[in-house]
Amino acid sequence: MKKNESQKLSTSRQIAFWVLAEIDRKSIFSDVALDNGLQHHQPNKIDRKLIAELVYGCVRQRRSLDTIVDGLARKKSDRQPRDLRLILHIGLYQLCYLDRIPESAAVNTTVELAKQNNLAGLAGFVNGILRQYLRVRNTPDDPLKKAIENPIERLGIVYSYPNWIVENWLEQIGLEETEKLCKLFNRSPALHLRINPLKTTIDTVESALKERGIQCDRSSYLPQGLKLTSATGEVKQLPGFNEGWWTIQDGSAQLASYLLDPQPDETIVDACAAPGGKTTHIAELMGDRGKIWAIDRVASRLKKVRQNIDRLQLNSIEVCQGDSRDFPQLKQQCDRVLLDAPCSGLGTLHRRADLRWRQTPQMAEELAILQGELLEAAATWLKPGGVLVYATCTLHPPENEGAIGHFLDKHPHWKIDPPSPESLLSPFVTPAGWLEVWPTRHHLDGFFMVRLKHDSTEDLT
Ligand SMILES: C[S@@+](CC[C@H](N)C(=O)[O-])C[C@H]1O[C@@H](n2cnc3c(N)ncnc32)[C@H](O)[C@@H]1O
Repeated sequence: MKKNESQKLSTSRQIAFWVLAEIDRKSIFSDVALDNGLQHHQPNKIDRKLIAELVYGCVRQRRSLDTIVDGLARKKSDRQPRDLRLILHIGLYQLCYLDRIPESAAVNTTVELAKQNNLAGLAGFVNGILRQYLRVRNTPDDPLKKAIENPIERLGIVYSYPNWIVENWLEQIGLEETEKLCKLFNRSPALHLRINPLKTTIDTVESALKERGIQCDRSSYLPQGLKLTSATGEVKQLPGFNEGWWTIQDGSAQLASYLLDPQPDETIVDACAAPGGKTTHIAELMGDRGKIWAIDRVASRLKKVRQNIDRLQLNSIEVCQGDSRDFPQLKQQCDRVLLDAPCSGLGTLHRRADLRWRQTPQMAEELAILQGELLEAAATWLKPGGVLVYATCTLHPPENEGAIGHFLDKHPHWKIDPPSPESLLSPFVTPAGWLEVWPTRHHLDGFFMVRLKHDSTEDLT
């Protein structure tokens, strides 16, 4: 490797190390730490890509990387000095998951990294572990290839997930599909656009993107959905951003507003609205006629709703900060309510590298309680015959069919109202009448959604 190449590679690795150390010490979100690191160090475009890959990769593959260290070193990974553990992760990640980096470059720059960060005395140890890994890689002595009988443990170690998440999927979709899902959530997701028909047409956006050399495909499910299939650069620089031609929104999130089926001149509440992806979609589907109340508990997140409303130039949305469990003034005021509930996000693990480590079964249990309380409150807001859509971006039954089942048991006049077989939603409808989106089947984020209707004018909850 030439000297300047070695300097460049070690600089990007040094920034990646700083970011990983920030995440480790301060427990901040990996995307926030990465943004801070990039802002502070201002690396060039190529280095940025490598830094992001190393940061997100090391965070995501933490369990697998620790397993390698545990298998090769005398001391377990969690008993190594913290910085050393991160440096080993950076080196092993390149050897394990990045084809385009020569092995010698990965080893040498990692050894350098140890020296640059007060671990010169352990540089020989770093060199030894990485070279030992190269010797055992893909042999029966490879710590990631050792036979593990328990499928939960095996998938958790090989694909780097906590056991409880793997176990939850195994129970729902079996071994083969769970393995596919584990692989899929370790890859970067595609970017989807939702076209705003009040401002433009899907043909216009498609042509403008292609003129810029950006490839895209029409969604197989959504009339206003485009999937970008080539590199985009900065999203705000894409044609039509300032003009409000489109919104970044995954296809499965777009489905929720179709399930709600809002009509012009209705009164709608979006009970958990920020950052406003679905609120603005609802306004577009209503031709921006009627009234939509966009409620959210978090003021800073509501700023994003306002920015989206301004950019898309919508007039029918009223933003409101508050806890949706506490709006008695909305009693029987609404034609439709969307409750896109806070959830464990297990359907979007490919979007957030650290999410799999942040969620715990206890947190998911607490979320299920909050979801139940939000459902109870939202149901009181509907006029007789009104429609309630409950949605989450998780693949975790206690927060989905569990929450709904509990609500329906308590309120026998509420029923599931499945979409008609002709609807664009029909590929996602389950025999029980709710909708499930599985990334392995539909190539969209994982989602759960259900439409509920009240079958009587008495006892509205
Ligand atoms: C899944 S996100 C909503 C995403 C949004 N619907 C969209 O499509 O852009 C859940 C939201 O619920 C909000 N939230 C959590 N608890 C709440 C509560 N008790 N009342 C109102 N909003 C709440 C969170 O701040 C978060 O913005």
